[in-house]
Amino acid sequence: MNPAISFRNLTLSYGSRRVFAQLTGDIEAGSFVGVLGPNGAGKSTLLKAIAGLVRPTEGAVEIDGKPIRRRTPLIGYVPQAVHMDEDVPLTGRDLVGLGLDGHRLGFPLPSRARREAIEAALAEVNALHLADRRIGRLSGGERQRLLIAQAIVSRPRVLLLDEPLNNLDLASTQQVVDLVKRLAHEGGMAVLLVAHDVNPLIGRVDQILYLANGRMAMGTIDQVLRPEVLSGLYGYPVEVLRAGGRIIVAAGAMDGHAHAVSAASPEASVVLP
Ligand SMILES: Nc1ncnc2c1ncn2[C@@H]1O[C@H](COP(=O)(O)OP(=O)(O)OP(=O)(O)O)[C@@H](O)[C@H]1O
Repeated sequence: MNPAISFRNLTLSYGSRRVFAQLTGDIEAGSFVGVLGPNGAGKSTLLKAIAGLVRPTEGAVEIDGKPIRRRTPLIGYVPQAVHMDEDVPLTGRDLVGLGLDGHRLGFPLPSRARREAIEAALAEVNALHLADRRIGRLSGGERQRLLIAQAIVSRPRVLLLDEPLNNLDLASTQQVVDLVKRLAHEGGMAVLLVAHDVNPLIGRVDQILYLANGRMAMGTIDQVLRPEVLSGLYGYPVEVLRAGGRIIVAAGAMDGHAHAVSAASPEASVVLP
């Protein structure tokens, strides 16, 4: 069977700025993968390339073995930091319904099927009670659950979430991560979730995809978050500290914007067994 997501030799530049080069990886249906790496490493760009929203300079993405198409219902995508005005006159139900409108090919769903799809997506993220609430007045965690409902209402095979945990407190973070894990493991979706901190993902993700210095390493947390693997990616010594069940990647003073975009080597992907 084809992997749900497959990308080969993916290289992407914005003008003369190379973000990453020669990334290759497969993500199976039902798999929950955390996407990590320093600021500016290209995590959002990778998600956009998989969603077909930016065109790679080289390489290809396939979803279920077929070339990616823009606005396909096979992909649910939640971009980073969706701003919502407090007074926007949309309810939770309206927001989820918008997820059915973007992909339509001229034949709107009959209103009953549409209503049922929206209610099912709301139920899936435990947000039926938010259906009639104004979205601008919801908490960050409530809103994030509705955005995920919007992304899954068209029953996609692939779910791409760009920093859905930003600005959430610990309890909401855990709720959203557990929800996403259920969508992958029970719903059979392949999920990529971009996060800044690996700790809320420990014990929940199947794999991580770590991007740095234009290259990537993919494998379990224990396989990837090792000094030798990360030092190889960054190109200088990186420490991985474990304390009280938490993991800290100490990439030193050079970590951050200064080095994050640089020429990548041709052997850019380390996919660990
Ligand atoms: N539309 C664009 N045009 C030009 N450069 C861009 C564009 N979008 C992103 N970049 C640059 O590409 C690089 C990767 O950006 P991207 O947003 O993918 O990184 P990221 O890993 O998601 O970062 P962060 O963790 O800060 O959100 C950055 O240097 C960014 O400035």
